[in-house]
Amino acid sequence: MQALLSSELIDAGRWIDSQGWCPATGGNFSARLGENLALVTASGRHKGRLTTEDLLTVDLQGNPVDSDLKPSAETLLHTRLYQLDKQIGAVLHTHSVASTVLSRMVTGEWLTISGYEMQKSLAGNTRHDETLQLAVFDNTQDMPELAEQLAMRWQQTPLNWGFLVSGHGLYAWGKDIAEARRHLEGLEFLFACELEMRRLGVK
Ligand SMILES: CSC[C@@H](O)[C@@H](O)C(=O)COP(=O)(O)O
Ligand SMILES: [Zn+2]
Repeated sequence: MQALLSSELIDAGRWIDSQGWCPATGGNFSARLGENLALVTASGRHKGRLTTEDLLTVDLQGNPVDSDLKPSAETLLHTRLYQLDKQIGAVLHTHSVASTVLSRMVTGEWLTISGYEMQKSLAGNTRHDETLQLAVFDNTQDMPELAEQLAMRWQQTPLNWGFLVSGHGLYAWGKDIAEARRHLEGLEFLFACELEMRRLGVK
């Protein structure tokens, strides 16, 4: 189980890097390992060139389990997501140009998306003409604080598919790594469209 998830995360990293969504050491990935544990990328590694030596197990408080590796600086966001929704099986965090720029253009706490066929790539959507809302959080280096903000927003309304951190990037998730990849790809496409629309002055 763990070996399969490791290889799927490594493969996801290669694909994400090939899209240009994890430059330098940006991004971090994880997969749930049962109820109270997750597999997460070690901090500071290039996410397009991961090996099994770059992954470690953490508990859902973000503490390493049987490992001397330093978990991702953003581990608490991953583990909080696993605590908030038992259905979440994988989380992929990326630093694309589109998510970084678009998140800085949002005024308020939500990005609104409507009118795109690609909305159907996001679980539960069967139409292009529904209005989707994606949460946007202010960036901070204080991960416990950001994890708390996430939990507070979740209490108002459970989030779906992902959220943006302003000027930072995207967190996308799914019931497994395959679904997290689909949500990530769909959201990145939607962001690129939104950015292009705004560049053309359509909105
Ligand atoms: C290139 S700096 C990016 C980091 O500050 C962070 O946002 C990030 O995504 C990667 O952190 P990491 O600790 O390697 O998981
Ligand atoms: Zn990041």
